[in-house]
Amino acid sequence: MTVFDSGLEDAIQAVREDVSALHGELVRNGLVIWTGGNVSGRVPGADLFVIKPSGVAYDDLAPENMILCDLDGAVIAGTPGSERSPSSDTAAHAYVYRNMPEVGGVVHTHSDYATAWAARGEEIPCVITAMADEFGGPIPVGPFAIIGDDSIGRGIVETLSGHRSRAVLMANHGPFTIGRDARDAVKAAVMVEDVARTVHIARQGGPLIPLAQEAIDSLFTRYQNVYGQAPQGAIA
Ligand SMILES: O=C(CO)[C@@H](O)[C@H](O)COP(=O)(O)O
Repeated sequence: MTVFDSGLEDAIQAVREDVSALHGELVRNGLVIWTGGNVSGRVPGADLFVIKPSGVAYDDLAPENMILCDLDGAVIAGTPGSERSPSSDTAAHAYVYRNMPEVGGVVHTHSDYATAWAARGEEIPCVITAMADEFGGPIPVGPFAIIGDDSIGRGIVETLSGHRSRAVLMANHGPFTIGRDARDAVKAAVMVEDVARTVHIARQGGPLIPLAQEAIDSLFTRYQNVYGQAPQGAIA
């Protein structure tokens, strides 16, 4: 059995509990079906992250079967859950953690409307205040990338580096989101589906009215720095 010092063991356990519970939010918010989708969270202060096992029913996910990995995506042998294969997107999440140190959480879903935009390879234009608040502009499209190695991670990092958006629509695949921690990335996954649905519906009724860049900037700055109880500013 691999044992870390007690401070690190506590930090790993906290992330296991968090990541396990947050998978339930994907189900509650209708963002996934069957075993699709995944959430991971970085262990603060260590080159480690926690991710779900591949292809396991959401009802069976628990803190002790979350899988601890290093930032190359290798499973840490002798830790709880390490006997199972990690998520198919482990290398992608690892690539993001290695290359975006400000990111503490990564989420992937196949939520309906966001995936429909991804299937068209079409960015979601910024036409509602909620989108300016949360994403600071359009939701960009990333390249088509094969599943299983770090290709998806490279596409996420290339697309989101220097971009305000915490969501990318990977072409012909679906949304990937990043956040300060796993919960923040889950929030972005919920929000990207919400705006994807609203903007899709709006377009059925007629032409979209773009928001002026000045308005987008002002809305984004206010939401990131003033809204809520403890605003922390934009992550990028
Ligand atoms: O689309 C993909 C792979 O990118 C995933 O969402 C799978 O649908 C779920 O994979 P696991 O995380 O269970 O391996």
